[in-house]
Amino acid sequence: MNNQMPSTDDRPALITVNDLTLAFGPRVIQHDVSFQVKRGSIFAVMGGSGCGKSTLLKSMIGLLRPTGGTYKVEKDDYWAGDDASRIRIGRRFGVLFQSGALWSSMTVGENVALPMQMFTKLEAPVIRRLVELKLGLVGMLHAIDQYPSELSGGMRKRAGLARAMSLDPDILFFDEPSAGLDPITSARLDDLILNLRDGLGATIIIVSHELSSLFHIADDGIFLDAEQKTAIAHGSPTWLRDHCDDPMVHAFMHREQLDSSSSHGNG
Ligand SMILES: Nc1ncnc2c1ncn2[C@@H]1O[C@H](COP(=O)(O)OP(=O)(O)OP(=O)(O)O)[C@@H](O)[C@H]1O
Repeated sequence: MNNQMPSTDDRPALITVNDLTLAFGPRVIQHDVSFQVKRGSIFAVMGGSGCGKSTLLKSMIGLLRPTGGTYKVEKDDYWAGDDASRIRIGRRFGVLFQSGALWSSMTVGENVALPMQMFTKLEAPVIRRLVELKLGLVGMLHAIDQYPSELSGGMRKRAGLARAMSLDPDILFFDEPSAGLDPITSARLDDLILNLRDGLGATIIIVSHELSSLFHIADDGIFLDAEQKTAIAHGSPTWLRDHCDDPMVHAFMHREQLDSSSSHGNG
């Protein structure tokens, strides 16, 4: 079966996941999941609802210990080390949760400054300058003194992105970044994500249901299946759409075309 995109990139992997098994108590969500993420790429975690995409992301940012397998960032085995080594590796991570997850009692600027105040010894004026830079990067400098409640959903996401980048991470994790956004705002967020890859050389792991966005931005990816509880295909979203002949993957990746053609038919 054709379910693995041929590799054209022989650089060493930045992230290597081998035979990872994820479970909540006795309930296995995914088992024996293996994949590699190349430096400077956008890697999509795909699959139907409830298959375990967010669970995989959780284990990659340190919130859920796998019950088997290994997860390496370069040569560092993330779960084999102690808390101190996980904190050290985790300093390379930036995470954007669905809601943006900003502190509501702090302004946008204070939200972005917080990780720098907690984890660096930088002086206040330097932090202020860095906050301005991060907010400038996501087009949110004008909102530096606003509170999250005063922002639109898209602005909140961008502010969350600036905060995720507060400590200059080289690996970014995005869980459903475009959930709840209108198509235009969502397309702008896609451009911003591409800028992070191309301008800053960031490596990005993204969970998303938005196929049009994934086709546009992702270089590689993995397709998790809820029934078989493992990865059933590897490749970029466009490759999976155009070449993968697994019926489950095929149906999923062509969903959008089916949806739009049936709505045209009805309308
Ligand atoms: N804390 C938890 N305790 C027990 N089961 C959980 C927990 N979190 C998630 N699950 C279960 O794990 C499975 C995978 O959930 P997960 O949120 O990872 O799926 P997903 O692919 O991200 O889904 P969606 O696309 O709908 O967001 C689900 O069956 C869910 O009910």
